[in-house]
Amino acid sequence: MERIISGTDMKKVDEYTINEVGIPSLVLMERAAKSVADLIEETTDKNSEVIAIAGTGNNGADGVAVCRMLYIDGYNTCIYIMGNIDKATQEFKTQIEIAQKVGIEIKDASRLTRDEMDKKHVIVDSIFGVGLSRNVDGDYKKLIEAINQSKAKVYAVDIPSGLNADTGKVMGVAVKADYTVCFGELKLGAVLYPGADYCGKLSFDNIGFPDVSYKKCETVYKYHTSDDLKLIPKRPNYSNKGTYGKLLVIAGNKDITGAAFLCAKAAFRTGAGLVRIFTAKENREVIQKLLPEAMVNVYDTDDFDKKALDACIEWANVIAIGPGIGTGGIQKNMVEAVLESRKNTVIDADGINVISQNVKLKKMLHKNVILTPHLGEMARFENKTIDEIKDNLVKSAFNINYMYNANGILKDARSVAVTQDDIYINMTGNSGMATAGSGDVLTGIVAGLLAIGCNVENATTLAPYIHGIAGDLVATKMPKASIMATDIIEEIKNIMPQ
Ligand SMILES: NC(=O)C1=CN([C@@H]2O[C@H](COP(=O)(O)OP(=O)(O)OC[C@H]3O[C@@H](n4cnc5c(N)ncnc54)[C@H](O)[C@@H]3O)[C@@H](O)[C@H]2O)[C@@H](O)CC1
Ligand SMILES: Nc1ncnc2c1ncn2[C@@H]1O[C@H](COP(=O)(O)OP(=O)(O)O)[C@@H](O)[C@H]1O
Ligand SMILES: [K+]
Repeated sequence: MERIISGTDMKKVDEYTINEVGIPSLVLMERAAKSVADLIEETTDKNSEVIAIAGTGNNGADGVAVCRMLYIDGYNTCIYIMGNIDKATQEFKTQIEIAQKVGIEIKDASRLTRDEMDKKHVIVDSIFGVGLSRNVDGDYKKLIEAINQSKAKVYAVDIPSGLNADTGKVMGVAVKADYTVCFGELKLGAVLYPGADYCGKLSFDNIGFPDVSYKKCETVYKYHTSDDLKLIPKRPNYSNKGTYGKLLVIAGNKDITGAAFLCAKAAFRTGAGLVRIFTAKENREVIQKLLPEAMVNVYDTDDFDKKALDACIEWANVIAIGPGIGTGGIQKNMVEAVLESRKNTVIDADGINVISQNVKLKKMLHKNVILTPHLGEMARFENKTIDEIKDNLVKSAFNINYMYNANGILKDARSVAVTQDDIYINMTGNSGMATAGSGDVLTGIVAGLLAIGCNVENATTLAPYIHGIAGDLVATKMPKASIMATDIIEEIKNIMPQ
């Protein structure tokens, strides 16, 4: 697990470290600059001409220090200052004095032309960091546009200039970097879209902030790394299929067959011991052919037998409900019966749509429920527009827990998983996963994790991580355009622990 911090919180970490812990600002800066200088040395040859384009805040001070380090190591460097040096931070003035004494040429960035930039190989973007406080316009805007048109390789210091470090929004215009090194932790604004698209290869360097400095943060976001796969429960030798859960998948209706199959198969590949599918009678034959491992119970849409459903719910210890079920009266009764059971439950797609239309069902949500809406479903659930959800991705996901005491995975290019303890941002996956049925596979993974004994919190945060790695593994074998949901399922077996 690693942390992700908003720009606003990172400023608090900075302040606490400098003022309370007592690590001097220039010491942190030296390490920050060193990590960018090292990256440039690793990824360019020594004949490269490097320029730092520096604002007059501490981000600019970092950039000046990067240039000085490269100069000392034999690079041909030059510093271009953007802004009024009289209003510069003390650290910036200090870094400029040092650079001057070392012998580096210092120029005015407002005169820097595209032609001149093209002659350079590397641009160190240090115009704005987490201190960006308003939209970028005027000469700053022109400068950033010129950087984006130039042929030079761009290294962003802390965050590409112009990105909102809290939200990932582009504040008018933003630098398109080839590399970004965040200081402390990954910045939320570098991880969320559209910001993520501006960062190029993204990395972070702690630069010496102690853990104690993070206690002032309002929210510490997290993301999973491969180490966290150890949270998946081990399979004891002395076990049988009952040990790995009795999963009831309520999916599909008389017009939709695939959803139940995809969800159930993904759950099997994740390790579920027993899977029973409850679906419309029209689906029985095809599901039995596609997935003979699953048990199948069916209902008649025109003559719904609630007792059969109740028996299935009684049998199960984990339930996944929603993919392709439809949103009529029968479906409302199904969701209600499932919620009444208070068992570990994943609710997706139409299951969420049914709840969105029904205040009583919303009130029945509980702490063992994991909702997995995509943006459209979340918009209906919160009675907002998709744009409103997109603009407040993290907050919308957070509301699933805050308002309804449930867990949630708000699915997007960066899915946000929320439990009562944590907010995880998923860093795996790719655009090839934007394909029909991909969400049904995720539902199956969540349910499978619950079935094998993951607690609700770990299932909520690990499922999008595993789903994304599966998608990334598929992408190593075929173009993203060709990826189908069934391909994603087949990679789950390459991720699960032996
Ligand atoms: N000692 C520290 O405090 C450390 C700071 N660090 C660096 O410092 C950065 C933060 O420094 P600052 O807080 O000085 O802020 P920045 O350097 O990010 O930017 C602030 C400056 O930009 C101006 N500004 C903001 N929005 C503008 C706009 N739209 N148009 C024109 N000017 C605008 C402000 O008036 C101010 O002069 C971090 O991102 C990081 O790179 C790191 O070196 C780590 C240690
Ligand atoms: N650009 C992307 N990058 C990473 N993951 C993506 C991207 N687009 C979609 N996904 C993932 O694919 C899944 C799509 O789910 P969903 O929209 O419910 O599909 P469906 O309803 O067709 O099953 C989600 O888990 C989402 O996070
Ligand atoms: K920057």
